[in-house]
Amino acid sequence: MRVIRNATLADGRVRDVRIGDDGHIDAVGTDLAGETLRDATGKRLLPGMIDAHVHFRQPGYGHKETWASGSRSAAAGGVTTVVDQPNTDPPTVDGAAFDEKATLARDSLVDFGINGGVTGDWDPEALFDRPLFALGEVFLADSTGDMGIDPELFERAVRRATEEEVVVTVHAEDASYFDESARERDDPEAWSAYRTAKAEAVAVAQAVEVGEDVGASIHIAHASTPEGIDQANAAGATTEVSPHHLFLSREDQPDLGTFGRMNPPLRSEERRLAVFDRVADGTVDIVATDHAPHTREEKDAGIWDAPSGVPGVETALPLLLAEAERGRLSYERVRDLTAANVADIFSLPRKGRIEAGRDADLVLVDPSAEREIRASDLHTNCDWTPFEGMTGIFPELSMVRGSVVWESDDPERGVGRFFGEQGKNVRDL
Ligand SMILES: NC(=O)N[C@@H](CC(=O)O)C(=O)O
Ligand SMILES: [Zn+2]
Ligand SMILES: [Zn+2]
Repeated sequence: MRVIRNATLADGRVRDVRIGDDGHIDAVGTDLAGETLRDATGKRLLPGMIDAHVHFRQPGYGHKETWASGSRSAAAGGVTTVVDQPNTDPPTVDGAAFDEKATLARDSLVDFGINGGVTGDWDPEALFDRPLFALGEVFLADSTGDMGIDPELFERAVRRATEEEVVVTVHAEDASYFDESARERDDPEAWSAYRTAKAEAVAVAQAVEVGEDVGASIHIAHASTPEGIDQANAAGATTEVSPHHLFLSREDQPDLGTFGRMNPPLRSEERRLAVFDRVADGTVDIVATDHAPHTREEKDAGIWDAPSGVPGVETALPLLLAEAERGRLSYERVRDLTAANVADIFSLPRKGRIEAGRDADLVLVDPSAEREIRASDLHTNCDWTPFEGMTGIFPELSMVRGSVVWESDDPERGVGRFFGEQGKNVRDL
């Protein structure tokens, strides 16, 4: 059995981690017998990030991203499990669409979950007959793919999912609270002025009220305001924040233009700081990337015409680790936000922690190897990033169920190699 020696875990303990031939963590201890895979002295070892919110764009939009390219980007960013959203073409709202996506997901280098979706033509019988990860994002307003549904269908879907004991993840914006007067503007902040913070707060309140009535597990996707987070938290719903709402604000819009357009939109610097505080103090449950690639050509349009969404799967953990190195987040908080809490919320008992018996989904980082984020170094098909020029701590090595899937030979440039078996559907493990 192979041993990663002398690694510093998220809680500061220095331990050997022995990996069983079956891909599980065999033991965490000191002076463990076994063949040394890595001497990890001075390095941090974390559970692989479980990214509960990605758009890998297949079927239907393979020109933006594919399961192969998106999952390589994930592996190089320390993400060892991804969860794909239903706004593909066809949308993942029936059995055939799920099966089509499950076939395409065989290209994934990392483990994955496939969410079911809801539209007027959804087929819950067939959908809940598949190994769904969760139901969602259920769109309370249109976003990419125009899958917005009305409150009556939302309640029916929440009831159905709850019968199946499936978590419902919600895209919480209420279009009746968008500021239509912003349509006269065409400056970069027009999109943030249009999709108001109030629209999020109202939609969160609606979603968690249905959740409480039904006794559902409601998870608020990409929460972007302190108001929305606090409302969800007060109602016992779980919350997710995306890196762009943690590290970017309306103040970056003049530089980003449409490359900073996403739903929900960037918020004020004041709200960004308030959201960051809630991530740091544990009010927010998880960080997920909402990796939503669009091509440069598609984004080269006016603020009202460009598609919404930004990539993030490869840069999320590096950005968070740089904050931990600066002491603004604890390493334990990063572990909980990106792995342990995700495993708890979505019932993944084999993943999310470095403990004997769990999958050996591991990420090894050298805390001193912080470097600049450059789109040219990233492995997604999306050839731009809104985080260009910021800095992050990228993984030296990522492992999925004991198989090394990524090794960075050159930490400076992120040049490395991908290996390993294909990822598996976590609901089939
Ligand atoms: N977030 C976005 O702005 N876009 C996402 C869809 C979504 O998460 O709403 C996409 O798939 O492009
Ligand atoms: Zn969304
Ligand atoms: Zn999304």
